[in-house]
Amino acid sequence: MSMANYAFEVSQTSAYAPEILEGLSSAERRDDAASAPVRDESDLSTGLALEDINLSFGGVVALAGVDLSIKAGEIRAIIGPNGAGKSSLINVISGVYRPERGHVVLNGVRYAQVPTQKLAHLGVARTFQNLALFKGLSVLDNVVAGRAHTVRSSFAGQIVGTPLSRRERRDSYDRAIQILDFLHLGGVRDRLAGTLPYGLQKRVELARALVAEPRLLLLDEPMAGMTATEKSEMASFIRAARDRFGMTVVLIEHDVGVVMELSDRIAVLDYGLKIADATPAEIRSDQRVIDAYLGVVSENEDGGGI
Ligand SMILES: Nc1ncnc2c1ncn2[C@@H]1O[C@H](COP(=O)(O)OP(=O)(O)OP(=O)(O)O)[C@@H](O)[C@H]1O
Repeated sequence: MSMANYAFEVSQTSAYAPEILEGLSSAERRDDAASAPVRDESDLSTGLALEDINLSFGGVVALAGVDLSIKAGEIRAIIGPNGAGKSSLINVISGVYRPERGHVVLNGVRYAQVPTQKLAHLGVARTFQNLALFKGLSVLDNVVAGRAHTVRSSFAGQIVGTPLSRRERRDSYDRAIQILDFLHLGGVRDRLAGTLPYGLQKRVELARALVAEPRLLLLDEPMAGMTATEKSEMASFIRAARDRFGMTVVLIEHDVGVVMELSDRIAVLDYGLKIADATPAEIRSDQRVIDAYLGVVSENEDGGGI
């Protein structure tokens, strides 16, 4: 992975700052103009909304009329069987895919396609299913890379070492060290990322997303491949991060036990349809969900059970 397509751009931009729209193409501006920022109370409490999202690949329907409303500061899990549309949903939220129909409402702005190159400036950070660290760089440098978007000094200024570039560099390292300490990674910050055990590398990815100070954190299977202990630690860190920093969290996770413990609400997808959207306790006793997913998972020794 190169720095150029590095996706953990970050932002401290205000949700309603006019500069959000800076640099958008005229088509994007038109789309945004058709959906001017919403300012009523209910919308301010909504961290993210999906409206009637439809997406297909050839004849395969990935998402069929999915609506979702996620409050600011909420931890929302998306679960469902393989192929249910979970990754497609995250990719729509992060602008990788443009839905055929429907909109994503982020920071009170309605998008036909979220401008993925502007994600950081929209306050969105994400992690990926597969590890995407710079394995030959130190843990600290990996995390500092998550602040690339905050740099205002010019390339030349960074080479010469202007006061602004030096201050930005110091701020980035200070912030990265704080986040590493927060995630109990301070002791490994000088290690090469690729030499860490898998579970710790996943935590470094979380650190790199958090250092961006996102308002919306998208986590695509943050505990995949972890031991039960590592999963439980990771869940605690995700919750602690939400409690400390107050961001909205959307995560895909197959381990239903962890999801039940961690989430405020859970949305369940099945063949691209949202078949439930409720609290963990309600999901646990929803017959449709049990039939489509939980019954299968509880019989699957890898699935975590319920
Ligand atoms: N790029 C693509 N090209 C073609 N089909 C795709 C593509 N991405 C997803 N699909 C199809 O869309 C449907 C939803 O896939 P998606 O990856 O979103 O499901 P998922 O719930 O994330 O599955 P998993 O749990 O296995 O990761 C599946 O039928 C899948 O085969």
